[in-house]
Amino acid sequence: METIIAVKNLVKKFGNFMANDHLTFDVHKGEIFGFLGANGAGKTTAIRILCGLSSPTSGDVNVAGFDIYRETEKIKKNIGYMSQKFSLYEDLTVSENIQLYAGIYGISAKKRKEKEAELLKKLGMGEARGKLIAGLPLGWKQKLAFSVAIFHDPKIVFLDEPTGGVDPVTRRKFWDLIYEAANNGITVFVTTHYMDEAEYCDRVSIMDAGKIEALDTPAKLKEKYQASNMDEVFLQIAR
Ligand SMILES: Nc1ncnc2c1ncn2[C@@H]1O[C@H](COP(=O)(O)OP(=O)(O)OP(=O)(O)O)[C@@H](O)[C@H]1O
Repeated sequence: METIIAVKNLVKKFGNFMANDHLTFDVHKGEIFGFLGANGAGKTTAIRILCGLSSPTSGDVNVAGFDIYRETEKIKKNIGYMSQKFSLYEDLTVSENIQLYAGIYGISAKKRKEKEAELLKKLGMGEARGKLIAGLPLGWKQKLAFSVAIFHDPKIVFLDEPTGGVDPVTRRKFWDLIYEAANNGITVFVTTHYMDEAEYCDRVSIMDAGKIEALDTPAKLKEKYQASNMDEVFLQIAR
């Protein structure tokens, strides 16, 4: 199995506070890796480091073959990132958002137009191409934000609570897009507070107070913790 993210003894301190306390884990190429933990466990801190947006205090981190200390620009070109908080520009239209991202990643106008048409058709959002993001339903925004994050065919996509605030049916539909991306060879690294989503991951890590306390497939975790679902596993680990 090929490793696409290798993390060894990753530490991130804010003053004396250790937000990431010696994290060690690998993510395999093509897998859907769930990164779980209660509020404040340290997930966003780690994800920002893996994306090259923040520097570790210490530890070795390699993402998509690039070193986190020396090659953050290369990392950024090879990944996609979607966070719940900022991903689309609310006061731009659907099409303008796509143009903006395509421009940032250096995609030609011709290729962008082709991909945009294909994408909007797939999402059933052709009619909405000239509408402002601000007026769209949250589920649509999330699907579009995800699609834009992988518009440049990155090796890895990082999703930080991508489905916050929507119902289970909308979440399930969002996950169809995640599976499609994974089938196309994109590695998916996803944080979530929803345990139905944890069940959809190939492997899941569970953090508590800056440390990874468990990491395995959902089936193995349920067996180990004698739990009937991931909710029960999570409650035994995260305080
Ligand atoms: N820039 C910062 N300065 C100081 N403390 C910070 C900073 N960023 C995060 N922290 C602290 O580090 C801890 C981990 O935060 P982080 O956002 O990584 O948690 P999280 O697991 O992503 O939580 P959530 O599920 O709520 O998003 C928290 O206690 C937070 O207050």
